[in-house]
Amino acid sequence: MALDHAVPRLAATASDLQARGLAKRFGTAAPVFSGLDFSIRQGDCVALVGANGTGKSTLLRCCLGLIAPDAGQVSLLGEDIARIAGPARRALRARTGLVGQKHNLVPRLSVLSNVIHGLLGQSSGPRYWVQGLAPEPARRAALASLEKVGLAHLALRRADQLSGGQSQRVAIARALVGKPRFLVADEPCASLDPQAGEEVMALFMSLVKREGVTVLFTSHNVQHALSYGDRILGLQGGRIAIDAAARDVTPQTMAALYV
Ligand SMILES: Nc1ncnc2c1ncn2[C@@H]1O[C@H](COP(=O)(O)OP(=O)(O)OP(=O)(O)O)[C@@H](O)[C@H]1O
Repeated sequence: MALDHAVPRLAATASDLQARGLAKRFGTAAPVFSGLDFSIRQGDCVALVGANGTGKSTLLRCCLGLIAPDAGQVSLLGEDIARIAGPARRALRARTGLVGQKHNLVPRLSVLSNVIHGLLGQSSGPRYWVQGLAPEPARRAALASLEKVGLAHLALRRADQLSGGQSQRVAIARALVGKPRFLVADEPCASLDPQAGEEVMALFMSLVKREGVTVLFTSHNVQHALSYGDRILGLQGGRIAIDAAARDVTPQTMAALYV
């Protein structure tokens, strides 16, 4: 596509994520977004906000290389994600993590096995599918990760016997067990009641801050975005309407994204 050639090559940078000229459409529908430029510095916690359907999840997936943009480039942890493959791609995956709207645990397996799955990006093979086969260091790491989210006592419980809040904590433990440097969270509290959502968000943010993980998260909760994000990226009409420090963004500016 002509647009692709118009995008300048990405410069070497201290940013963990750089997006230049990103565009995406599905089929013949209008583009979800186009010409998106932004970068995220190491250790930043960025809230991606915007109305339903503005393309937040699509953008997150482009940033992680899960879907290809139609135009533009993404550099993630210094790698051009369109150009790396094989072991280099697996190594990059191992340094990144994803917490989704749905926790996507394997229901019939134990909590501990599900957390061990977070190490699959680093070490593949059936030994990492169930806790009984997993190497001892993997079991120890998974248990330590469960301790951080306060659920070590549920390590042997089946995942389908957890509450929604507990499941999301397990998903966070799974995302953190491999000690990622860059984490994407797509509405991590979407399915939780306000109280559980607040607890999970506070826990998640305290863990990522403590471990120095760079985070890009989406939320429909304006208060969460403003209080947990260092920076706000706001999408509207396929463009970036806000790219500013959270302290400089007023609730009124945020509200204008949803009109
Ligand atoms: N795989 C797909 N095929 C076709 N259209 C898609 C696909 N994924 C997303 N879309 C469309 O792209 C647009 C953006 O969707 P996306 O899920 O990225 O928005 P969002 O901002 O994350 O929405 P929400 O806040 O409701 O979760 C929507 O119009 C959606 O229907």
